[in-house]
Amino acid sequence: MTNGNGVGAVADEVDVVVIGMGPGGEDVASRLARAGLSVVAVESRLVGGECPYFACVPTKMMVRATDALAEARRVPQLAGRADVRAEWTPVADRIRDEATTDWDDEIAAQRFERTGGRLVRGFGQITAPGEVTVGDQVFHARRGIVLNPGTDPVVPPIDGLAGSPYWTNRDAVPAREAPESLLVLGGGPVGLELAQVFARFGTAVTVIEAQPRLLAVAEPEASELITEVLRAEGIQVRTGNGVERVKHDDQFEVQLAGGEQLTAQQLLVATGRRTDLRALGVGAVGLDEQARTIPVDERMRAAEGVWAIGDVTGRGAFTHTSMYQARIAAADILGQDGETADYRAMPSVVFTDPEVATVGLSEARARDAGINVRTGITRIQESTRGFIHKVDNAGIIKLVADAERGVLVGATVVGPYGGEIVGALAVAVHAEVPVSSLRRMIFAYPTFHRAIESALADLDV
Ligand SMILES: Cc1cc2nc3c(=O)[nH]c(=O)nc-3n(C[C@H](O)[C@H](O)[C@H](O)COP(=O)(O)OP(=O)(O)OC[C@H]3O[C@@H](n4cnc5c(N)ncnc54)[C@H](O)[C@@H]3O)c2cc1C
Ligand SMILES: NC(=O)c1ccc[n+]([C@@H]2O[C@H](COP(=O)([O-])OP(=O)(O)OC[C@H]3O[C@@H](n4cnc5c(N)ncnc54)[C@H](O)[C@@H]3O)[C@@H](O)[C@H]2O)c1
Repeated sequence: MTNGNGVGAVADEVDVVVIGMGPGGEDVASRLARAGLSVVAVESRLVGGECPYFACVPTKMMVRATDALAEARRVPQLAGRADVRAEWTPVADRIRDEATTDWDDEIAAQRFERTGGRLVRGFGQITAPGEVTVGDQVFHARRGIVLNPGTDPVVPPIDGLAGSPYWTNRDAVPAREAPESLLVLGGGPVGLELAQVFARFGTAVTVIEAQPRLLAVAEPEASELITEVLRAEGIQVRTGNGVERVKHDDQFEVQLAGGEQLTAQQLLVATGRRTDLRALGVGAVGLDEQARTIPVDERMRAAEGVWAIGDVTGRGAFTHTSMYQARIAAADILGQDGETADYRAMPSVVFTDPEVATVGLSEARARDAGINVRTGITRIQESTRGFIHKVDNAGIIKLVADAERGVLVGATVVGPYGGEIVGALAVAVHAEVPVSSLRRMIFAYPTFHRAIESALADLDV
């Protein structure tokens, strides 16, 4: 038998091949295997994907450590004295031992294999409709192929950057020491979370963002607030600035477009993510290899016999998106009359301190969608709980409503526990709870989420 690459090999007949074992890939492969299908899951790096080894879990362990430091440093303003000396080693040890078991995926691999699925290590490529090739092995998928390839860090084509020993998240997470100084290229979620983490461990940090503001897709009020907080902590911020040139001898030298020169021991590239669709072979099933994402319908179907889930679908590069889509794709493959995707109440949390949490549409995106928009905003520090909290109580709650339908279509919470507070608003957006009904709710006193009541009062709906 010859596969689409012209390589002679005997093909294995299976029901489903899953390419990429990120959070969604592992979930869909396990669901299908448990349902009795013969499933081959192909993984070229680590079973579990980016999230447990280089992203969500270890970076939130870093954040947990920095939150402890930050709270201890607030003691003098609230409760006496605390002598705090930050040490990176416990954080690095915890990430190595507890989060990643030294970047070993054996536990995850066994967890999957216990479902009855077969794990194949290597890089999977679609070589013909219904056919996946991994090295010299060929698989024919009777029911379909699921793509969950995730993303790799984008390294911009800046003169001098390629070949220099820059970091991406995959280098920052395993770091055994916090650098003395760090230039962070990109003021998105990756850049800001790691900028604040290292700054709180004593690293001199500068964030360079090409767009006019940090977290460029967030509400402008949220960008402004987080920029103020980071600056107050001593983090340098340069916005609206491209990088012309990078040089590395014993340290990094970065030349900004405006002429400013910055130096640091280390440089972190956090300028977005991409997937190499050509290497994945999507052209073999009629998909655009040059595209940034794989468009899918509401059941995650990308082409005849092909489903795609996770970051590659471009519907929110979050673990919760990947796992949500996995459930829907699995039901569709199993022929169950399952749910269809509904992203109206997609939440996200940037785990800076204060957290920047959002659900649904921003004001700008709601206007672009032609919605008759009303907004309401309140400041957390003006709430009773903000007053009690006193130190580092900066925050906002901003609501975006559809005036015609009288419901919220989006919300942003910046503040302590912002990611938890936004949960209440996610329910409101998801269930389309009328604003009039939200106004009749009882909000516990004196919680942070009680400030939602003030934001509702500011809303002209
Ligand atoms: C620093 C950082 C922090 C983050 N923090 C959060 C957070 O707090 N919360 C959150 O929700 N999200 C967070 N994210 C995003 C989150 O990591 C991703 O959305 C999540 O991992 C889901 O990705 P995925 O399922 O698309 O695939 P991934 O997790 O990227 O996994 C894809 C897998 O496919 C494999 N693969 C790719 N191509 C092939 C191939 N051809 N053959 C075989 N295997 C292949 C890869 O090796 C990889 O293991 C963070 C991201 C970063 C970078
Ligand atoms: N807590 C979370 O949920 C979390 C945390 C981290 C990452 N993520 C996910 O991972 C994805 C990737 O995050 P990210 O921060 O790498 O990407 P991003 O695309 O969100 O942000 C990258 C930023 O870099 C800027 N940039 C691009 N090129 C630049 C250049 N040459 N110089 C200066 N700035 C430049 C962009 O303008 C942008 O603001 C996000 O979309 C997010 O969904 C989620």
